[in-house]
Amino acid sequence: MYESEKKKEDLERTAFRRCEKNYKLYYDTNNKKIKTPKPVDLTDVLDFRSILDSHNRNGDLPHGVTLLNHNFTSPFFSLQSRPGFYFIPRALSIEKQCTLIRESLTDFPQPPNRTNHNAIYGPICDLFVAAKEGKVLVEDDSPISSSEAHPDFGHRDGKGWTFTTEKGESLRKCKSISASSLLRKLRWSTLGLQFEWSKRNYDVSLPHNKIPEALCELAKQLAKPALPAGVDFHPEAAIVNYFGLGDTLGGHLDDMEADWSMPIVSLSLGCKAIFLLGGKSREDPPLAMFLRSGDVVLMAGEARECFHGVPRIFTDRENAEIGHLEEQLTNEDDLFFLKYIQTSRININIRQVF
Ligand SMILES: O=C(O)CCC(=O)C(=O)O
Ligand SMILES: [Fe+2]
Repeated sequence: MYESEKKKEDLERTAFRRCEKNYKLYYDTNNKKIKTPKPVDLTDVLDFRSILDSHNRNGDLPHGVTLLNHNFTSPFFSLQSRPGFYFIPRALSIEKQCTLIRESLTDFPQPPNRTNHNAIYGPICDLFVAAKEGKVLVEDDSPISSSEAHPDFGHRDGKGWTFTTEKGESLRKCKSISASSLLRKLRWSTLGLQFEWSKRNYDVSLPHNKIPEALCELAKQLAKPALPAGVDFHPEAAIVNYFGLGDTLGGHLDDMEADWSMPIVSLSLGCKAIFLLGGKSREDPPLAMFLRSGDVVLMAGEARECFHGVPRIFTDRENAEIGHLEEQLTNEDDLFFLKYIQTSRININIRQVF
C-alpha cells in the first residue's frame, strides 16, 4: 500500500472522520438514472431551535444542555461537555441575514480582500456583478506596462485577467472562464488581516482594510455571552466560507490567534448545515448539530481547542429551511442573490488575532 493511502486509512480511523463520513453527501449507486442522495440518519443531530421551542412550551431541556438569558442577546445555549461553546439560535434578524448575504457576495470578496481565486487569476473585482451580467474572464496576453499594473493586483509575467462580454470565436484563442463558474467556485474570502492559507497564519504585511464597521459592531455584541463583564472583543480578521452542494469543511482547529479566551464568532447564512463539534482529540466522538440561517456559534476558551467542521449542507427545498429568505429577497435587484443562496450556505467567522 502506498504511504499516502495508508495515511488516509489511518485518518479514517478517527472518531471525527467516521462521523464526517456518516453525514457527508453520497449518492445512491443503485439508481444510475437519477442522482439521488443516500439517506442519512439525522436522529442524533442536536437541534437547538427545536430544543428552544420545546423549552418555551414545557420547560424541558435535554441533559447537559443549559439555556441562558442575558439581556444583550437572544437566549443562548451552552453545553456541559464543551465549556466555552455557545449556540445562539435565530441571533440574526431576517433583514440582517439578507444584508450579510448581499455583502458576502459583493463587498467582502473585493480586493484587497483575497479569495481562493487570487492564486490563479490575481485579484478579481466585481465578480458578482460580472456573473449577473453573463461576463467571461479572459487571460489578456498583451503585456501590461508597469504604469498600468496596479501594485495590489499582482499581475504575473505582465499578463492579467479581465472581464469581457464578448462571446464565441474571439474567445477561442484565449484561456477563459465564465464569471458564473467563478462565483460557483468561490470558496473563501478573507477580511481584515489576511489569513495566509499556505502558512496557516496571518500575513500582516499584506494590504488590507479594517473589518467593516457594521460587521465589527455586530460581532462585538454577539461575543458577549462568551466574555466576562467588562471584557471587549476586538475583531481584526474574518473568513467568509462559501459552500455549494457537496462542499464540506474538514475537521480542524483555529489556533493561529494569540488569545484563546477570545471567541470566534461564527455566523450562518443560507442553507442549513450539519456542524460537528469534536473534543480536543480527533478520537473524541463529535456532537452533531444543525446550523440554520441566522444561527450564531461562539467558540472561546476550552472550546477553542475542540476539532470542528461542516460535513454537510442541505440544498433541497425541504431541508434547506430558507423560506424566510425566499420571502424577503423578492425585489428585482435581489433575485440573483436569491438564486445563489437557494443552493448555498455562507459562513462568516470573525476573530481577534492579537
Ligand atoms: O462553516 C462553519 O460553520 C464553520 C467555519 C469554520 O470553522 C472556520 O472557518 O474555521
Ligand atoms: Fe473553524
